[in-house]
Amino acid sequence: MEGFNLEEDKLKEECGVFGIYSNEIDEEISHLTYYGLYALQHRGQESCGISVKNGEEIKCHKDIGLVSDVFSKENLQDLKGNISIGHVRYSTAGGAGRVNAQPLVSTFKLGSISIAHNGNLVNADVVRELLEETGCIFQTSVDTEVIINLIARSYKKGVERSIVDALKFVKGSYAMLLMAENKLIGARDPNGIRPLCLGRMGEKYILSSESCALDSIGAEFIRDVEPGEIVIIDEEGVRTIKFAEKTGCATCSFEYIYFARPDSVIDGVNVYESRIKAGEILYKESPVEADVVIGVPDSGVPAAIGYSKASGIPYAMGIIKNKYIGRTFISPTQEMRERDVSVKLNVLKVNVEGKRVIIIDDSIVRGTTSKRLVNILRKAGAKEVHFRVSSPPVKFPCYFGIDTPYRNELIGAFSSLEDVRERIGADTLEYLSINGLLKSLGKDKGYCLGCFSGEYPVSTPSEDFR
Ligand SMILES: O=P(O)(O)OC[C@H]1O[C@H](OP(=O)(O)OP(=O)(O)O)[C@H](O)[C@@H]1O
Ligand SMILES: NC(=O)CC[C@H](N)C(=O)O
Ligand code: SF4
Ligand SMILES: [Mg+2]
Repeated sequence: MEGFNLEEDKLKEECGVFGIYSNEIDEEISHLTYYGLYALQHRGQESCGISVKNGEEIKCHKDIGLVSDVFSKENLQDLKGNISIGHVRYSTAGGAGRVNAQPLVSTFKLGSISIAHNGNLVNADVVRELLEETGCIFQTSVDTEVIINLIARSYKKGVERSIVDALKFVKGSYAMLLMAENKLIGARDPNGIRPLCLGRMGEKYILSSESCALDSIGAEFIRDVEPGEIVIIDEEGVRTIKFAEKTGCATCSFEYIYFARPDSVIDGVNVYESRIKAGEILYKESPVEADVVIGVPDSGVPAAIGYSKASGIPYAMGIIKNKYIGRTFISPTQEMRERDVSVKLNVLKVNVEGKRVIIIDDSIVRGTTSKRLVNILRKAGAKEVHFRVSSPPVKFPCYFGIDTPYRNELIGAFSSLEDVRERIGADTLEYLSINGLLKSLGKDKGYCLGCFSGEYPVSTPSEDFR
């Protein structure tokens, strides 16, 4: 396997996809996609786009920025058709430019095609090099573009077979939407690492990264797309192709811990409930005497409620989050992350002053958030600060689309529990165990735990230490 360098790391992001199929040209379709993307904004905030198919023509509007910035009434009205796909994108430092915004649109022998992808293809560079050697031209530096080229080069008849053919060559994670011919097509990688679900709204079918986006437009949830499944939606209805022989399901456990919205249900597991359970189990594993339990908003709050419920120690709001600021864990530089955290979180002094405080967050990645929070809690007069984390220590990078960085940036990678405790300045520090995490998800297998255990569902590029 090839070495892996930092430049390539810049392509590993998390994104959200949302698509609609209607039998008829529908005025509403781009607006509904816009609302769907709005509900998925937490999955990526760098760029976004919508493409709409009207017969042979595909119109696309995409740009750098949030959904609310990129789209206006006018440009949505201009996107008329019967199929749409939309994308919200996040990247680390590089590759975030307009040119790499999705959906990608191309023309090939079967007509026009558009693709939107959440995930990361671990062999994209190798496949790209091979394609380039045989004369393929690439317009972007996104891994996703290799799929379009593989589809275009396939000798198989029709777009469905070409997609099956193309997917044989790529490895990694993908929840992806395509539109070609008169079809909306969704594909989920053989391990189902990234989520994708199917919904319905009257006669329209919808594919979405998360079920919360179905709720946001008043659609009903039908089911999750299965690992290794391609869903084809056209005038005949919904069909399915299983393109991969049975491989173990390995849904990303970090989706439940942090990434997904709490009002989503992924592969039958309610994200909010799994966070509450993680908090309850965390108490059973690591109890401590204290006066109050507080949660780090947003994603640490349900686990704090669970910890409080299990321990009987009252829950209070101890940290206030500025509503108008995005996620810091996914900010591109450490300097930006530190600045964001200070603007973002403040202590509610009245609830912590003179008290022994248990503070719960869903994860510690670089340690930026936890260190600052312990510091401001002490400044606000907390007598003791006990940090509890509702996931195991993040020790390894993710190769499948979440920005857990290289190991020397991960505070938990090489340090002992005691070292981390000292660095963040807490009186005590405990994490949820891997077993506890699995218990909170209700099954002892079926999840990727790569960033905690270093064991990944797909072979990964060899690590390059900085
Ligand atoms: O150890 P760190 O590198 O600071 O990263 C961990 C923090 O980042 C995430 O929060 P984030 O602020 O991104 O989003 P949230 O508001 O949804 O919790 C996560 O929930 C932790 O709080
Ligand atoms: N990482 C994501 O989920 C986005 C898809 C793709 N890897 C991109 O770079 O745009
Ligand atoms: S390595 Fe971690 S973040 Fe990446 S897919 Fe696996 S569980 Fe999710
Ligand atoms: Mg957080």
